[in-house]
Amino acid sequence: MSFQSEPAFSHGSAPKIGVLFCNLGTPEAATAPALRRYLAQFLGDPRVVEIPRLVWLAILHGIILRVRPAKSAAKYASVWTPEGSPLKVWTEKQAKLLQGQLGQRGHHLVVRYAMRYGQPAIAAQLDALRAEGVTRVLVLPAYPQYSAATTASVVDDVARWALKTRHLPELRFINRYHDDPAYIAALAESVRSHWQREGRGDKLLMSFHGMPARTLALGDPYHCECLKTGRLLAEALGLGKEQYLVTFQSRFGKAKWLEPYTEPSLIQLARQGLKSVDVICPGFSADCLETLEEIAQEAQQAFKNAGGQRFSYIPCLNDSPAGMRALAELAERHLQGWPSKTPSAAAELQQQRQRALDAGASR
Ligand SMILES: C=CC1=C(C)c2cc3[nH]c(cc4nc(cc5[nH]c(cc1n2)c(C)c5CCC(=O)O)C(CCC(=O)O)=C4C)c(C)c3C=C
Ligand SMILES: [Fe+2]
Ligand SMILES: [Fe+2]
Repeated sequence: MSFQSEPAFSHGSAPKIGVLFCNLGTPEAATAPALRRYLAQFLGDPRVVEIPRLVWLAILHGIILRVRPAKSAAKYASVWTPEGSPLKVWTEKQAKLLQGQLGQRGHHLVVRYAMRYGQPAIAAQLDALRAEGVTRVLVLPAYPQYSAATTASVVDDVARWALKTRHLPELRFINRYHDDPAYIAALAESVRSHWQREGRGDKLLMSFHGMPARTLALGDPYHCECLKTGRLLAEALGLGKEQYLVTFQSRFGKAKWLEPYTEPSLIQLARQGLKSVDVICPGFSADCLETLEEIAQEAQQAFKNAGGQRFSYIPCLNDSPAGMRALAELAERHLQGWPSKTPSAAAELQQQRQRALDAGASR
């Protein structure tokens, strides 16, 4: 046995920090085989479908994975870009911009992105960070609202990697930022600038991804956090109760999901005489199948078929400066106590603080 070679990361120098930005994941191609692989992993996660394991695996492999991949592939094809799936394109871009934003704030760290399902996998990115000498990792899920199906599943995956790893980095997890002032301000700014460009509808519909209704009874905070985001966004925009509505989309399976459902609500509103609606999906940090196809295409069509005249979809925060600022501020807050500022930036900060103190003292 030799003790000569350097271990995977050094022990002597200052701890190197990594930020792992984790999103849901998306198929590699808009084809039935790619969808089958993706859906098998996603829907096989016990955090996502919480029914007895053997029963569910029989239904999943016996029925769903025979029918759904082709249907979903056709939907993905309608939003696919030359660079690939929108979710992947945005997530990759967001990680690059986050690296830039944190760098500008003087932080010396590495930002990588990972997907809970598909590629690049969380374990592979954690290995890559370790290989780069990272000894402290901040896990930042792309989900503002906590749910067991999304946020906790990211934690599960990191924990699975940790079980197989000898020399662990220090780990921190961000659980939620549904009421973070910078996130709410970014959403409000996005709505206001959309209104300025496209005109303003008679109602603002805020559509969040759904969950089975029983997860609320089981104690999942997701529903409450969506409602709070909705209320705070409405307050920031000065909207009264009649001027906005929070709904839940993407129902999957026959069970009751969180209500009110997005598309039936739009149909009902159109039948009641609503002509013009703006729709935003505040729970998605990036546009993806669920926003571009299900909302901007399908729900729009349903609203218009029911008598609605104008349906204006407000894009997700994506790479917007305000959205990226919110993520950078969030990361920065959770990095406290992990010195990541370069010496010059730290000195500059110290000088700024001193100047502020001096200014205060001379007043
Ligand atoms: C933002 C939060 C999300 C929650 C909560 C969530 C729960 C959840 N989803 C399914 C089933 C499907 N979701 C699918 C796509 C999808 N879901 C989210 C986010 C949440 N899901 C995103 C961002 C996406 C889009 C991915 C992309 O590639 O663009 C799909 C796949 C598409 C399809 O075949 O319809 C399924 C299936 C369940 C069962 C669930 C339960 C809690
Ligand atoms: Fe989903
Ligand atoms: Fe959907």
